[in-house]
Amino acid sequence: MRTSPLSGIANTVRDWPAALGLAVVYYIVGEVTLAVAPGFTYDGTFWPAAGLAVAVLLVGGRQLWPGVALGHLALNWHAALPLGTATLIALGATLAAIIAADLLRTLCRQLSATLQETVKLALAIAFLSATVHAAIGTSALWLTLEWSATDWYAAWSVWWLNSALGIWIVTPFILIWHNSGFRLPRRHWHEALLLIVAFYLVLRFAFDSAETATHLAYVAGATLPLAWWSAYRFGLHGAATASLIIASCTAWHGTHHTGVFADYSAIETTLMAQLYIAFVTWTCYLVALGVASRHPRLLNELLEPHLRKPLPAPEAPTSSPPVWETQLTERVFEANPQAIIVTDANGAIRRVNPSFSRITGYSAEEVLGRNPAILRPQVSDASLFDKVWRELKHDGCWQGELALRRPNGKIYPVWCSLSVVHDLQQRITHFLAVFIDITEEKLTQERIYHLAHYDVLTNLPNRRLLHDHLEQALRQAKRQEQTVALALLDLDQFKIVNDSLGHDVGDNLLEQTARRLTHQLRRSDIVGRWSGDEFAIILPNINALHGACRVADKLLEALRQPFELDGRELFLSASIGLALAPADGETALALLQNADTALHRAKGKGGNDYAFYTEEMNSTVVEHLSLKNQLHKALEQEELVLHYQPQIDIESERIIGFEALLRWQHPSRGLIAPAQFIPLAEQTGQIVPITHWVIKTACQQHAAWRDAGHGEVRMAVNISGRSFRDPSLVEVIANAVHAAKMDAAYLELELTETFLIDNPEQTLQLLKQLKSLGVRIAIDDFGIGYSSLNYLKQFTVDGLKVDKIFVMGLPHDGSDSNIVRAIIAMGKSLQLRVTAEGVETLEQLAFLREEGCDAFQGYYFSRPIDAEASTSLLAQR
Ligand SMILES: Nc1nc2c(ncn2[C@@H]2O[C@@H]3COP(=O)(O)O[C@H]4[C@@H](O)[C@H](n5cnc6c(=O)[nH]c(N)nc65)O[C@@H]4COP(=O)(O)O[C@H]3[C@H]2O)c(=O)[nH]1
Repeated sequence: MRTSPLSGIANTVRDWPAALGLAVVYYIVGEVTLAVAPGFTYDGTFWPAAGLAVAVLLVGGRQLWPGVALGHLALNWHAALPLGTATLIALGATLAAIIAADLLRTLCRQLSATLQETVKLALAIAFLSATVHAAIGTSALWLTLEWSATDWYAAWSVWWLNSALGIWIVTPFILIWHNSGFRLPRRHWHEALLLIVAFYLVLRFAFDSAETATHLAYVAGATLPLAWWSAYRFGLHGAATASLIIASCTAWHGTHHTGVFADYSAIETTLMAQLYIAFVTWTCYLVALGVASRHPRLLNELLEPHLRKPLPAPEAPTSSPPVWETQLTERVFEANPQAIIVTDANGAIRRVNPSFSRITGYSAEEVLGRNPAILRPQVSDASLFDKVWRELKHDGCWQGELALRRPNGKIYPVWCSLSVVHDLQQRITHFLAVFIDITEEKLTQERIYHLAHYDVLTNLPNRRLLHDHLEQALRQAKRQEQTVALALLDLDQFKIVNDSLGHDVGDNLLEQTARRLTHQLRRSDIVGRWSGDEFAIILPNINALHGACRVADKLLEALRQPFELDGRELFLSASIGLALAPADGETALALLQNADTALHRAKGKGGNDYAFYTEEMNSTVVEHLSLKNQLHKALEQEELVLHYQPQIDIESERIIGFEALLRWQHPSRGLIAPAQFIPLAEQTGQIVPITHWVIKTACQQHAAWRDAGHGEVRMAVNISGRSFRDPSLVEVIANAVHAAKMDAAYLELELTETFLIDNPEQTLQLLKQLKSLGVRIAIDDFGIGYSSLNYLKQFTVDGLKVDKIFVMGLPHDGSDSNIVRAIIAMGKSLQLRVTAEGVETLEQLAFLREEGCDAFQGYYFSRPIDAEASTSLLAQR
């Protein structure tokens, strides 16, 4: 791309009025300065026109240089310098101004300097420019005035400082005020006015007196604080203005030999005044920068637009693009649904399209000339923006998500593409930002995430999210060596509620449960819906067993409170299984399995309780599982056997009967006690055929005793709850009694009291049928259930068996003694035969005898024995 001669001429013609204006202003400023400090030699303190020239070339462009040359030529002409000298000095001043403006602009842009670097650079450039100015100017005078080398050097050093101070004081003054539209950034006019008055009084006082030594202290003591105050309160504006006021005043008095610097020679006065000005200016800017560094944007906005102004394009396109192409580009820009920002190389916004205003809420007028930083939220991730800026400079483009802020303060997400535009010399000319508002997309994403990770009914984390949370909690616990507890909570009677009151009520119950659980937990705890009526609770950083117990207690208590469902009150309970990490497992899977095992244990205890997982418990469960699998073959393979425990009449001490007790003769594990497999058989339903086998075998054994001459002993058989509901039970008993040709009166069925009262109507019916067969009924484990006298009367039972847990405490435990005493008395009053189980000592027997118990069984007399041993025992008696 090259500049066409015509456009070059057009530019020059267009800039001439501005250049002439500059020449006039330059001339006036120069004349005023010369009037104040006549002559260029030792009297000049600082040369404001140098600073004016640099500032104007920076703001208006280098092409205005003829204004500097003309202005200075006019000054020299008026000073009656020879034309050659005048021209040389004017050219020196112009060259110095061009060098300073170009260097400031170019170096700052290329180095992308920080503010501190920019200030240092500006300082160096001011001295360099002053060197050129002073060198050419003093050399021209030296030739004309025939100075000695010493004179020339003295003139050079004053001129050099004079010009540098001019740039140093006046250039920032103009840039700062010009950029803020010659308005104070803060509306503190009263304070500004006060400052000006204070300045006037202090400066008059300091400079108008002849007592130099004393007033030097006043000058320093009064002007400096005033200058720093204005820099502190008004930032760069204050620093620039205070520097100019003090510099002008010092210059005036210096050249008129009044005030603090009056008592010295001309050169001394000038140098002292210059050093004083340099000191004041430097400290003022230090104060202003210190304040402004807390507001970096203020600085960027004030200084950078000028210092980093792009160079005019060196080459323009040889030919303009066709009109249709320009129109098309314009149309694409205007109609684009994405927001587009075009900034210049300094980051000042040059163009935006209509979509920009629609998306950001800012009109084009509000943002033109400003930095896109105004779109950023007040509190934004500075490191992200730094990263974006670095990548953009390195790769030339960047793409990603950013958060922006509307004028009303609302923050919104955008998807943004940034790119850098270069010219042929690879210099940055523009930045381009294209973005769209992705608020809707983000909301949709969040909705999808919510659906995938939260339970629709309770709005709690679902199984998937819980799993993630658990893994995260375990990782964190491992790092910080903490304990995590996992609780699985299951509602005890939920199925009944659901089946009887309907699914809507069930859903309502689950929602209320979710709310109650959430209210009981800390924010760091996580509760989620694991499955139907099961909730999982993750307690990160729990105080091991103690903390977990407290939480479990709280949760159970919360669920024990009545639920308001469909206008009625409902009482509910829950069971909780707890597993702790790392003790009970270090992975999510292991912990979940173990909490589930613990939950089953809690349920097994009858619900409304919690249980912990332990290794011991785990192995018990595993063993149960394997036994469960083998149990169904036990009957077929004739591995079940009956042992018999004698029952003794307390008075006569004779054997009056036997209790048939089941054992499993396991091929590898040996003899297994009923407590280990009967609950499993109940769960699987295998208890029904097992009970049939027990009844048949017990009756056959009774026939064997009878045949051996001991037919008058009773045979007691345990009937489990499940078997009691077996519709074929009566028939099976009748057949067994019949097959053994046994008198049914010798058969006694032991039923536990809890299932008798579960369904009293049905129980009554069944008991009647059994009684009609002639068998006897005894209530087993009496005392631990809820039998009432009323039931006992109705059920027409024949006997009670006192549970061994009460017998164990006899005779010393007061409460056990009282219970046993009461059971015996009750049995007597209802004319029931009372048998005590688990008698192990003579003392227990003596107590029972004393209280009038009818019979007993227990290790004191005999452990359960096999069939053969029982027959021998009977024979011995
Ligand atoms: N510590 C102690 N224990 C004593 C003493 N005297 C007897 N025992 C034990 O107490 C249990 C008495 O049986 P149970 O209360 O009906 O309790 C029985 C019964 O509920 C159930 N069971 C046993 N056989 C059958 C059966 O054929 N069918 C059903 N449904 N349940 C059975 O298993 C339970 C346990 O039976 P076993 O292990 O045989 O345990 C028996 C017996 O061995 C003593 O002095 N001290």
